[in-house]
Amino acid sequence: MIRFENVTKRYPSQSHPALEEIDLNVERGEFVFLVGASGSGKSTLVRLAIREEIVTSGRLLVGGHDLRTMPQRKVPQLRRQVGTVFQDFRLLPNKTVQQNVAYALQVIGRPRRAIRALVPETLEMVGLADMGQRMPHELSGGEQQRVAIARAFVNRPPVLLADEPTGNLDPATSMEIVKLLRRIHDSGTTIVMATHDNVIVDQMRQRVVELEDGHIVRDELGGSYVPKVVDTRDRQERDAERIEEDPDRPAPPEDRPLGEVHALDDWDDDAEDLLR
Ligand SMILES: Nc1ncnc2c1ncn2[C@@H]1O[C@H](COP(=O)(O)OP(=O)(O)OP(=O)(O)O)[C@@H](O)[C@H]1O
Repeated sequence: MIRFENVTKRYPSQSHPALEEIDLNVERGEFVFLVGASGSGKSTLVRLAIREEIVTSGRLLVGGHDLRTMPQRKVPQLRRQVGTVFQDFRLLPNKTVQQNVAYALQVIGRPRRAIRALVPETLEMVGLADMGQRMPHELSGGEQQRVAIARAFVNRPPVLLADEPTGNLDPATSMEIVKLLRRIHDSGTTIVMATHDNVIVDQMRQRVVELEDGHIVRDELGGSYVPKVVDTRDRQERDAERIEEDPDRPAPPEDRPLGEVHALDDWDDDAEDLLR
């Protein structure tokens, strides 16, 4: 569905590439979280996939179409297939909820009859059936994001890309938004979501692709926000290394379970004090 083959993206003003030699294949029907520190390249990856930016080298295929060679006149067709949701909602402020959602269909020339059916159906799906006549400024952040999701999904695109869709929302509202995305995913839509929200990633247990300085450093099915460190060495070996690193550091009183995050590094001196 989305395939990056050895893709590098270099912005003209930057000495380092924003993405370098990326190989990534997102299959139809997957739900993928993109995680990584600020500046690691998540938004760039999303922007490349909707041809807001063009790859510098390598090949990027979306729905079988090569975005590097795609003529500009074909880009609107691509964007019909790929719905997008952003952190800042991007609603049209002078249009009602209903008009915002309908507009997405009008610009692609859908007939009025289809618009009249799809808009209320989609607003109902996102839980805003009663709010069609409101203006965006009369809605909470979570409601605005629901409108943005309705607008992105009203055309039933096979792919939805969400770039930090919960970045401006409180934790409870964020979880509601992700539940909504999961319902959309359950209907067969492929979803790629860039996020900094560790709680959401840890709860959802989907594929996690982690970027660091423009490289993929982790691609894990059923992953969590931070990688699990599976330490296969025995206790003696681990202690020997720790003592070598810092001979004055006291040994931990008990063994630590394998698979714990930062299993070797999270020993802290305050905890030691408490145990005395
Ligand atoms: N339009 C641009 N022109 C020049 N450099 C850019 C542009 N957009 C992003 N960059 C640079 O590319 C790198 C990757 O940025 P990107 O926005 O993709 O990261 P990100 O992981 O999405 O960050 P955040 O989590 O803060 O949104 C950064 O070094 C950034 O400064």
